[in-house]
Amino acid sequence: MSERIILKLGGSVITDKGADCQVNKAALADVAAAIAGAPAAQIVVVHGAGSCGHPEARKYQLDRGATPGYTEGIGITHDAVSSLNTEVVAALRGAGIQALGVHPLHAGIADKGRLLTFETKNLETMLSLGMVPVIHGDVVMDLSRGACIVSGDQLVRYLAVALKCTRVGLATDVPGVLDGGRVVREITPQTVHTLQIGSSSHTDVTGGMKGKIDELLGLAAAGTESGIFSVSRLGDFLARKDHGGTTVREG
Ligand SMILES: Nc1ncnc2c1ncn2[C@@H]1O[C@H](COP(=O)(O)OP(=O)(O)OP(=O)(O)O)[C@@H](O)[C@H]1O
Ligand SMILES: C=C(C)CCOP(=O)(O)O
Repeated sequence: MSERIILKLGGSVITDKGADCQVNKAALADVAAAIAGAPAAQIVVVHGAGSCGHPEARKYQLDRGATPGYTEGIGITHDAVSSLNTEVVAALRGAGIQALGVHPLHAGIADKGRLLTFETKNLETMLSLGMVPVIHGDVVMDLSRGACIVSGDQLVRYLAVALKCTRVGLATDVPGVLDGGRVVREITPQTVHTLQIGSSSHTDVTGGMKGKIDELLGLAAAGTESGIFSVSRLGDFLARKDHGGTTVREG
């Protein structure tokens, strides 16, 4: 089987996180061109919500769940991030990639904010056909809380294991995890506590960089290392070159 890669596109890259659901089409076109020009591989794309979902999730407090009578935000938030998913899929198709949007609201079920199950047989079949599934952080129904927000980063952790991905990369708006302005080249469970890792500088209900590192350390404990790098280095990551960013590993 060819290499199987999971690539997360940060919401801060593909939207203007300071605005109301503003898609960064120029960034999406660059990402699509980089994927189209990459060496042959099976690729799963996961993307964040950025300004198309986080403001809605915050407004309706979906990080606290949902109760009867207070469910309006579920559809509104899902629709916002789904509209972004449509744009991502369109950009990839515009570069000749057979991309297909897959919505976690329909494929997954969570409990206390964590995914319990997520259907992957459909994803396996898409990959075997040479297609690129495009999945996103989403609202997911939650057995304890009614609903919750499952971040793209949580999906990366779950899917990288379930789909036995050989490489995992997160393209962001920063060159990697920074400490005193410099990129930290490696993070392990032993070193993470020495770093100042914050949330996002914009509205983000899923923990920003801190949430990302927590998920990736969980993935490393399951045996898969991952990279966080600037989207400008996406071509290097896909070509297996040094991406100049941070590697999260078990140590
Ligand atoms: N130590 C740090 N190093 C780098 N970035 C940091 C650090 N601490 C906090 N951040 C913030 O984390 C942001 C990246 O996290 P964010 O959740 O916004 O990324 P994203 O994955 O693009 O978004 P989304 O969750 O919408 O997909 C950076 O833009 C920066 O503001
Ligand atoms: C806010 C929603 C709908 C999903 C959040 O996913 P993330 O942007 O990857 O954290």
